[in-house]
Amino acid sequence: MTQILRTRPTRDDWLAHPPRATVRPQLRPWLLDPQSLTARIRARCANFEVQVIRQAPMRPHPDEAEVLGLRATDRAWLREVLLLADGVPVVYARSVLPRHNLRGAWRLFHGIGSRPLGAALFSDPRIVRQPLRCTRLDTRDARYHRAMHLMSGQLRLPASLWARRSLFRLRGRALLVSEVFLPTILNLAP
Ligand SMILES: C=C(O[C@@H]1C=C(C(=O)O)C=C[C@H]1O)C(=O)O
Repeated sequence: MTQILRTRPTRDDWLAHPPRATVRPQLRPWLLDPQSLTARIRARCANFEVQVIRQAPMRPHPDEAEVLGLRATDRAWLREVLLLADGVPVVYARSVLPRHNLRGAWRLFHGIGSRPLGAALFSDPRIVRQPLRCTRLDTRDARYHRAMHLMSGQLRLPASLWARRSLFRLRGRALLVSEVFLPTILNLAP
């Protein structure tokens, strides 16, 4: 019998609060801080960089499509980046924008280049961040494998990585930003 692997995580695996038992105390502030992650990292290193891995129309992961109200076959604009603190990758981030939202002020998404998306998101008072959710990604999730691929030869990853995500809304149009914390984030002050 073909075992159908459940796509991990589903919407209900993204938690409002990281469980105390399984999240290292030093990681909790990173998972919970509702302010800009860019600003938080910048305050803890001398040189912050955004390394753009990919920015292209792609089919989102099923749980991303679900939270964006997209059909499984819909394509959206995907931006994948690594956030580097003093040259060391500390976060793998994915931002997904439904193509029909790529109008009006979300046009910023197109031309942002290697400038941090967060700088634009947190400077526009019209953009509202919805509550953060977090989950633990493991080998059952493609995003874990993507992070492993991006870090291959640079960094050995643990069996699971904590990630957080939230929607940013502008005039009702949503952008989904997900941030996967690499173990190197713990080298920065909490
Ligand atoms: C949402 C933010 O933007 C950060 C920068 C990103 C980018 O440049 O693509 C993506 C995710 C974030 O970690 C933030 O700074 O909080």
